[in-house]
Amino acid sequence: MSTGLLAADGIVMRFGSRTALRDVSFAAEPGEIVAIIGPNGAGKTTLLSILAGLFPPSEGSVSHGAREVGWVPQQAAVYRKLSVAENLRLFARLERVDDVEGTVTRMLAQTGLEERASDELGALSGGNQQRVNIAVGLLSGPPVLLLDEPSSSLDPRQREILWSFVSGLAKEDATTVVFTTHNVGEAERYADRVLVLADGELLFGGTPAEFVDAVDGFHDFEAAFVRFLHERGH
Ligand SMILES: Nc1ncnc2c1ncn2[C@@H]1O[C@H](COP(=O)(O)OP(=O)(O)OP(=O)(O)O)[C@@H](O)[C@H]1O
Repeated sequence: MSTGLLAADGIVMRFGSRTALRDVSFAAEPGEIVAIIGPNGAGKTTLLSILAGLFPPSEGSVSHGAREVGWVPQQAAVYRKLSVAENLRLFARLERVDDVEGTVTRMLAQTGLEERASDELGALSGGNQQRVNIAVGLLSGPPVLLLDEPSSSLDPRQREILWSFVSGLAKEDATTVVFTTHNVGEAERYADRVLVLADGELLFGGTPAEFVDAVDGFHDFEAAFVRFLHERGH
């Protein structure tokens, strides 16, 4: 199996006459958590979708095949009327994992949802539902996990729980995690590296501290982010 080392090289994406990504390259180490931030329409979801192998880029390449990444879309495909375990079992079969029951048991333990296994998914809190969505993304044991705005519908406490779970995956299993967010504070707090995209262009890639250093006179990450984009005409 390949490692969590993830690389994108010279990604260009065109939709008709519109260019959604312009020559985007970056690499992430195993176990690194990477946040993609940027204004609406920047190309965040498009980049994540290409990393997930949902469609090929117009130009450029990514290091992983679709079967080596776990994908957690904004609108998860789970079934609210099925139980937690039934959802996991269904997706494990669809993913054709070798040992369905063993995998379901392992995912319930990993997500801390053993006691909720028989509960209808729709009865769970937003945070726990999001854990199930992530568990589905992790069923095949991928070295890379991609999350599209994973916390957008969660309250602050549920967010904390989600991020402690995701951080654990990165630290303990060396899973490389890439997520998009509009919550730049979350990027600062939980990401080892941030990628700033605007109008399809990668304007910055580095640690949150390096980002703040790159914007003169701003020590607050969110203020630096707004200033950084403003200076570049976004
Ligand atoms: N399937 C598509 N067909 C045509 N244009 C598309 C398609 N998908 C995305 N685009 C365009 O590509 C650009 C980038 O869109 P994308 O959804 O990746 O941005 P985003 O940064 O995720 O935005 P948001 O923060 O609003 O979710 C936008 O101009 C969008 O309209």
